[in-house]
Amino acid sequence: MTDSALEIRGLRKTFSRPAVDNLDLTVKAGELYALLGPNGAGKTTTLRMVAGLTKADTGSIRVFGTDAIADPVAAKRLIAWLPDEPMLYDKLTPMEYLEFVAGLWGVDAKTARKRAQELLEFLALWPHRGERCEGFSRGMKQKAALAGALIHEPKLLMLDEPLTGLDAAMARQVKDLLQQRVKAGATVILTTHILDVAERMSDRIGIIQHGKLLAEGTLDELRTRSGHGGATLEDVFLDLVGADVP
Ligand SMILES: Nc1ncnc2c1ncn2[C@@H]1O[C@H](COP(=O)(O)OP(=O)(O)OP(=O)(O)O)[C@@H](O)[C@H]1O
Repeated sequence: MTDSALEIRGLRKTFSRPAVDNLDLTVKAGELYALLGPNGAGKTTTLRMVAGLTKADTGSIRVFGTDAIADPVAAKRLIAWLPDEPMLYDKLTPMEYLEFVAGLWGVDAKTARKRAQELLEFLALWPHRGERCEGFSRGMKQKAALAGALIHEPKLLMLDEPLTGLDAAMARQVKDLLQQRVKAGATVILTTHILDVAERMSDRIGIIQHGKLLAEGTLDELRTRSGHGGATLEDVFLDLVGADVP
């Protein structure tokens, strides 16, 4: 048994220069972890390696104890990955899309329909269940893609900037859904540049810069570390990453 949802050790990925540089990161099971960092810090590359979409140069990745590099298929069954610009099959309705994705994961049709209805209701897409996604707004497409990522009930949800571009009502629906999943026992890792979101939603925060973990902990721990007693996360973040802020 392991109480870690994700354990990354010595992870490296170099493109023309190092994007992820000997990164160690542990996310506990059942927590909502916000991964922060300036543009180009290596957040997306890290999560793409966990999701098996980018090959690591060296290092190890364990998802609930499963070696994600040696056995990516087993790890992927435990993971949902929602990129910042998710792909949808536009010609399908959200209901058809969710049933299709559920089928890929081997979820039986009855369970798939039930889960699809719950997700679409939660995200206020149920009235649009019979409309093709091609006519959806960007935010509606993002929510449909999120529902698709959750249909196989993954234990670890990784979301790249899931709230960017959403209006207040849609952002609230997505935040509520993520918090509901955490309450139900899932683990959530999200990247965001919206520091208020990280401050309000996350159990712990990791700040990466130049592919390395710069600081990690609860907001209070980060405040202590940066020497700012009553500071906001923005103060702490700006202090830690210094001039590298976009
Ligand atoms: N496929 C790729 N080919 C070449 N370089 C890449 C590739 N993917 C990422 N990089 C580079 O790796 C570094 C880390 O990028 P990454 O997208 O992981 O950062 P990020 O922290 O997610 O940034 P942002 O907040 O802007 O999304 C950047 O310098 C980026 O240009």
